[in-house]
Parts: sequence; C-alpha cells; structure tokens
Amino acid sequence: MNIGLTGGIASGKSTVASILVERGAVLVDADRIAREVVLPGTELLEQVANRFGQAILNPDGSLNRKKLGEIVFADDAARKDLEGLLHPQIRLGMKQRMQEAEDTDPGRLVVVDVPLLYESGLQHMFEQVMVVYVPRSKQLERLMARDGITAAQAEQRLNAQMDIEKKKELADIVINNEGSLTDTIRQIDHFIEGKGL
Ligand SMILES: CC(C)(COP(=O)(O)OP(=O)(O)OC[C@H]1O[C@@H](n2cnc3c(N)ncnc32)[C@H](O)[C@@H]1O)[C@@H](O)C(=O)NCCC(=O)NCCS
Ligand SMILES: Nc1ncnc2c1ncn2[C@@H]1O[C@H](COP(=O)(O)OP(=O)(O)OP(=O)(O)O)[C@@H](O)[C@H]1O
Repeated sequence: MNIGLTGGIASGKSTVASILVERGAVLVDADRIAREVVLPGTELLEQVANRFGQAILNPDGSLNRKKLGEIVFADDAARKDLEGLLHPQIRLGMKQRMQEAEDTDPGRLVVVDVPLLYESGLQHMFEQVMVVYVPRSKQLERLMARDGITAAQAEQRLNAQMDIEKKKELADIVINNEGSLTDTIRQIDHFIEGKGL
C-alpha cells in the first residue's frame, strides 16, 4: 500500500517521514528527486540555465538553489516556468521509484513525500493522503528558524503554496504537528496500528 505525504513548507513532512521509516516504511522523496533531475551534466539543468541565465549556476556548474529560489519565489510567472520544466521529470521519477518499492516488497508501506501534491492535483496517485498540519503562524516561525530567512522571505514561500487549512480539509489523514515530537509520534503510531502494519 502507499500514502502520499504532504503539508505546507516546514510543517514537518520530513520529520513525519523519518518516523514512518523508523516504523518500517520505505520513503520516496519528491524534493530529493527534484534535486537529482538538475544535477550537473543533465539536459534539464541546461534548459533551466537557458531560461534563467548562467548566473543561476555556481562556478562549479551546479545549480545555485538559493539564487534560483530568490527569483522564483518572488515571481509567479518565473515559478510556473521552472515547474513546467521540472515537474514532468519529477513525476516520472516518483512513479518509477514507487513501482520499484512495490515490486521489491509488496507488503511494505510506501510513503511518498510530495510538497505540492494538492497544488499539482496528484491525489489520484495514492491510496490515501496524509497531511502534516501546523497553523500558518507556526509554519512561519519554524521556517524562519530552520532556514535563517526573514519574515518577508518566509511569507513569499508560503504564498506560493495552497493554504494549509485547505490542505487539512482535503486530507484523508491529518497529523497535527503543532505540539511536541512525542505527541506527533503518538499520532503516527496510532495510524500504523490502525493499518495493522
Ligand atoms: C526553487 C528551488 C531551486 C529552491 O531550492 P531550495 O533548496 O531553496 O529549496 P527545496 O528544493 O529544498 O524546497 C523546499 C521547499 O520549498 C517548497 N517549494 C519548492 N518548490 C516550490 C514551488 N515550485 N512552489 C511552491 N513551493 C515550493 C516546498 O515546500 C519544498 O519542500 C527548488 O525548490 C526547486 O527547484 N523548485 C522547483 C521544483 C519543485 O516544484 N519542487 C517542489 C515539489 S517536488
Ligand atoms: N513537533 C515539532 N516541534 C518542534 N519543532 C519541529 C517539530 N516538527 C518539526 N520541527 C522542526 O520544524 C522544522 C520544519 O520541519 P521539517 O523540515 O520536517 O518540515 P518539512 O515539511 O519537511 O519542510 P519542507 O517543506 O521545507 O521540506 C525543522 O527545523 C524541524 O526540526
């Protein structure tokens, strides 16, 4: 079986994913695939550099993610262009890895961490969708602390995504990650037990 794991930026998806992995799940991580598809030497990185300029490359030819992030989170049209280039390959990578995981061990829970699951309308790929929820104020607080960015930069990133309250409404399973890690672990264990895993 599989679940799609989503939420807002810095709501705790990676935290929840690592707990699920500790409980025996196998993880497919869309953010990781998103990094792999633009590694130096890929045709896709060349296309990104053609669209955004050579200045978004580091001297060693790798993608300067910070610089590209500053461009695309301040400009909706630029972000859509980047998504148009990257999303088809990210989706393909996700499908391949989900298939590999299911073929290797059909009984195992496959957790697919997809930050933009609802924004991209990918619900159909999953048996159930789990949303890691924290209120917007906590999302901002944790994002600023983790990435060392200003409130204005954090607001820009949040505004590029569907509102977390809406995601919570759409979810099949909600993990509330506002409280302590212990509280979150308890909710995950409840889910695991309910599935008989
Ligand atoms: C703009 C980029 C280079 C910034 O890289 P950076 O290392 O700073 O961030 P990282 O990739 O770790 O993403 C962190 C978080 O930002 C959010 N985010 C990333 N891309 C987007 C986007 N297009 N729209 C809204 N939120 C986004 C997600 O919550 C993600 O988990 C990078 O995010 C990117 O290539 N984005 C486009 C691909 C994409 O849509 N990825 C997210 C879904 S797989
Ligand atoms: N229950 C919690 N209590 C306190 N801090 C937490 C809790 N859960 C997560 N965090 C912290 O909040 C930050 C965001 O969590 P995490 O990186 O798991 O979010 P994410 O949703 O995977 O982020 P992104 O969308 O950027 O990939 C991290 O610094 C993490 O350590």
